[in-house]
Amino acid sequence: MLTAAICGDVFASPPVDSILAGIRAVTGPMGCLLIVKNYTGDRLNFGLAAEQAKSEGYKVETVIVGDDCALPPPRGIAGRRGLAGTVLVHKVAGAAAAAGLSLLDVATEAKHAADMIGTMGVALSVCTLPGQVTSDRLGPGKMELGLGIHGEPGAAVADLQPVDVIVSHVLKQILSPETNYVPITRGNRVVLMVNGLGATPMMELMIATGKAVPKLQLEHGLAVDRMYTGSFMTSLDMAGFSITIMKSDQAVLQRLDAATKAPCWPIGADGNHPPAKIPVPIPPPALATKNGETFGGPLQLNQQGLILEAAIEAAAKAVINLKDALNEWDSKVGDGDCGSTMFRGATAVLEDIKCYPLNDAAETVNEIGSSIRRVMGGTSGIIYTIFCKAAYTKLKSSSLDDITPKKWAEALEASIAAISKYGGATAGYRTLLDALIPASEVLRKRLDAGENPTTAFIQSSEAASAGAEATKNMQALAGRSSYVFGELLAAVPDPGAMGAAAWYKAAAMAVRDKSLHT
Ligand SMILES: Nc1ncnc2c1ncn2[C@@H]1O[C@H](COP(=O)(O)OP(=O)(O)OP(=O)(O)O)[C@@H](O)[C@H]1O
Repeated sequence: MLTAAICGDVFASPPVDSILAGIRAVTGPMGCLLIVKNYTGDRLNFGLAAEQAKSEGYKVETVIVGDDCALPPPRGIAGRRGLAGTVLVHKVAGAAAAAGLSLLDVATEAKHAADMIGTMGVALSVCTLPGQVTSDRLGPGKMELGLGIHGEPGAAVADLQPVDVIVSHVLKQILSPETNYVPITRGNRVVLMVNGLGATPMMELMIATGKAVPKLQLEHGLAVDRMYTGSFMTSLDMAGFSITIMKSDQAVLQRLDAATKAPCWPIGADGNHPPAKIPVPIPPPALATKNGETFGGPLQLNQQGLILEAAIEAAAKAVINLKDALNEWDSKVGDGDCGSTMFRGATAVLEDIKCYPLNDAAETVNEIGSSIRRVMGGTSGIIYTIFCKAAYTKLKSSSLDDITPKKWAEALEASIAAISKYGGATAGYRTLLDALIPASEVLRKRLDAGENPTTAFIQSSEAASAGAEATKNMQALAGRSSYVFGELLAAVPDPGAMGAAAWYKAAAMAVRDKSLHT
């Protein structure tokens, strides 16, 4: 890649003497190629240094890079700014030089590479100049689109958007046929670089890359030959990223794949790569399939199916409504994500319910387990998956089409037993079992006493709520809370127990209301 980099003061172009010192230090008989990002100060200082060096007998060529695609075609003489795409020009030129090409040929390759590159950045924060107070130019919940790397304001300020939307916008802007900044059209091959601006973790950059690749393939019809993710050209501690697209061909790929010792060039960027293809979009798959057939749910719900549907919907909505409270409690006694985890499960259940075979309670419970297992994750995800599997097995053992209230009570007992068996917790451990166990005990007792099943369900839901509240006074013996000191747990309920009590109660109320009206 580069033999030397000439640094100026922060965000200022280096003075002529520094550049000259650099040229004198590294230039051999083959000469020296200066790769300069297009900023007026840099052009002038590097230009003068190049003239001075030539007059001293050095062979010097210069390539200016202006890859910015955020701004409309410039009105004046300043031209487009140089951004992270310059790193790809460094790589191409460095490999060409290492391959022994003449200075003129290296310069020609570098210039050609620069013409094939477009970049646009998005900033979520303003960077901090050393020794200065960070500007509050960017208000909360805002992002800057099309920034430069020297802290200058972006082309536009917008409300924060999901990464999907941002990546789509940036790609469209770079590949816009109106500005025609890069000569890339459908069917072309490209290289993608997602560049961190200084404060964005690798994981988040990878998310942006993960969004960009399929969009390039499916929406823009491009084959993505290489992708580079990392912090290649930063802007101090700025949060955000830029995306660079470069038109690629075999010659460019050969330069990009050539080995380099530059420490930040990604390991694994060289080596054998199978040729990239442009995938063809396929229609989205049917929601759920069973034995190869699409499962659309029954056309006509019977009485039990209607009640089951109402109970599931109410339970899922109760969990969704409790998301923030669950996260709040979990942030005090755990890692703060219990509400989000439960929310994911409940949202999937609500989405999938139209495909559940609601007239078959056992199969429906099994399908709920599948929805949960697919999306929820976390401790509560696996616990509810076990819950549904055990309940399904118990319900399935019934020979009757209609499941009796007693069978439901047995299914709940089986679920509790399975959770205890695999998770090791039981009553008093400060877990969701402290809601479910009292509920199950009351349900069994009331049914055995001949109580109306709906009333028994409601009474058991009150026991679930009381049990969940009582976790406020319990020491944690299971889960993440067991790492938290006793006094921090006091007065905060176990989020899992509160979540369980909430869906259980909502289901009971829905069963009561639906039974009254059908
Ligand atoms: N062994 C267990 N048995 C039954 N329930 C448990 C057990 N351990 C934890 N829980 C329940 O799980 C809830 C936390 O669920 P959550 O999905 O937030 O998991 P977590 O502990 O944050 O771990 P992670 O997010 O890493 O999976 C607790 O509030 C508790 O009710």
